Amino acid sequence: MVTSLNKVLVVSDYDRTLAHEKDGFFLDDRVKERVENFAKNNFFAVVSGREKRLIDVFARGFTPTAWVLENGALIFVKGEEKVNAPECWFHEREKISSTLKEMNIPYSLGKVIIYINNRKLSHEEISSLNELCDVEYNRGDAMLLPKGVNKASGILKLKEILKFGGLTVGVGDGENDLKMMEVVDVKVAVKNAVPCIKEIADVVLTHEDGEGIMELLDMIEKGELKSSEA
Ligand SMILES: O=C(O)COP(=O)(O)O
Repeated sequence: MVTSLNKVLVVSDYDRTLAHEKDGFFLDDRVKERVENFAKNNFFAVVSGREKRLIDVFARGFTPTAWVLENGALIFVKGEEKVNAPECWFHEREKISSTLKEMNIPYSLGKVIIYINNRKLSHEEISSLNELCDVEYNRGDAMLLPKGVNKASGILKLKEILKFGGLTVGVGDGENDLKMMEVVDVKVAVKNAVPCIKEIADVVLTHEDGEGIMELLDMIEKGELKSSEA
């Protein structure tokens, strides 16, 4: 049982978890306020595949404890940015970009990540890319990152930065949240999560997206969140 005496770190996915597709992924003001209120006594980090420049538009003025963006590759705490990738990656990324051009695969670059949106990769394409980097899926999109860099490594790095050793609750909806679930104590799925997340979840929320997040924060504050680890 999580009691109100213990500080909790909630690590939450963004798209289809905090923010709803029907709102064009703009963060609802009620969800924003609820999370900021929770983060006064606990910790709340948004862990997303998205780039900071887009988050700054969709979640304007939102101030959770921290951001783990580009699927674990970039961490922001109190306005300070930390890159969670080896220096050699940036040289390797140039080689991968040339390979993608040769393969006629359209891509875009974040600060660290490579995105391939709305294009299904063939087995052959995935295996040649897998020799160079990790390929991770989120619904129809692929993200290319240095080997071992994902939401899990981003969360572990964040915990180091925050010096946080307490209970970590992970909440998400998509395939790229599976890694995140490997490093949290309590796994939570929003109602609209894909089956592979619901199957491993300790708790499946009765609400979708931001409504689900508000339901989860109420459960934590009321001491109602239970799991084998909690
Ligand atoms: O990369 C995206 O578009 C969405 O990322 P998220 O689901 O991890 O928030």
